[in-house]
Amino acid sequence: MQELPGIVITGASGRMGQMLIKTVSDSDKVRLVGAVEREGHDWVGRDVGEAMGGAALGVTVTDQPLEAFAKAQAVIDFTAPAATIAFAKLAAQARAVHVIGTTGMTDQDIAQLEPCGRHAVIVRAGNMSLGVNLLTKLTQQVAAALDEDFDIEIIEAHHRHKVDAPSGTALMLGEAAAEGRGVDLKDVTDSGRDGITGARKRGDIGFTAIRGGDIIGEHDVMFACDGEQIILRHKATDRSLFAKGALKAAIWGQGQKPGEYDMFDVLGL
Ligand SMILES: NC(=O)C1=CN([C@@H]2O[C@H](COP(=O)(O)OP(=O)(O)OC[C@H]3O[C@@H](n4cnc5c(N)ncnc54)[C@H](OP(=O)(O)O)[C@@H]3O)[C@@H](O)[C@H]2O)C=CC1
Ligand SMILES: O=C(O)C1=N[C@H](C(=O)O)C[C@H](O)C1
Repeated sequence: MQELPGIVITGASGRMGQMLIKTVSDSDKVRLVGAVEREGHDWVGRDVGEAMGGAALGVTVTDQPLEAFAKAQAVIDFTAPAATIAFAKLAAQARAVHVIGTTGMTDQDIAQLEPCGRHAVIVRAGNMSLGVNLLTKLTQQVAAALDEDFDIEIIEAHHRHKVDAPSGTALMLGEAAAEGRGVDLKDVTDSGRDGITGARKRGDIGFTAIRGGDIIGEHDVMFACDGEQIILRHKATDRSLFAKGALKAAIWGQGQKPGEYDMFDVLGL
């Protein structure tokens, strides 16, 4: 009988790291084979289940990612841009599927993934949920159907710990809206309004970020014209939906050709 794909989780102690450890260890389609934390982290050397305050899972947290990746078929990585770039090189070396949920990556960061994608499968998305990926497709369609009489505004809300803005999801939605309109998002982005900003420029795509409490992730795409507004909305109420999407991507990636993919590929959207 063939062994189930082995999965390593990076950033194991993080909000998403812990959710991923739980989702992977509860699954009957994959095996948890590794948990990575940075050097000096107090979880290193401990059983990851016990470090999370539960039963032992038989996996010791390590600060040696390459050793862990070499034993795995996939790495699920929701950490920080610098860590993700380093992990991408190691996952490519180990020929493991690299599922990247990390947001806040610059164009230069993303360019560094390209050589890694020549050796291994990378699946990267600012949001791994089915709902948001569907919303992204709908955003593109609505933007394509409406003209610039409709101002597009993207409003996102997240918990107080989030470090990047606009969120990865907001940027995905903005890219989709720009694509629907046939423009480059970089030419029409309007974010961080403050002070005497001047009137809104026709055709711009605006971004607003709210940060507070324990909000998991909420995104509105508003199309506003004189006399009416259309609002497309997604609300995440449980982080497990991101973890389930990431797990689906890790399984989907097995047997795919090396390259860079996204959740549209995984979900067939
Ligand atoms: N695509 C999607 O569907 C989703 C994406 N995200 C994204 O995932 C990322 C993580 O979010 P969240 O879990 O809330 O953040 P947390 O801050 O809770 O977790 C991040 C984890 O990564 C670890 N980490 C950071 N740098 C390194 C490193 N160099 N080596 C090893 N570990 C490292 C942190 O360790 P330490 O504490 O020591 O710094 C921490 O354990 C964010 O970019 C977020 O936007 C979140 C949800 C869904
Ligand atoms: O940091 C988070 O929490 C989230 N980040 C992702 C993003 O930047 O869009 C996805 C989700 O909204 C939660």
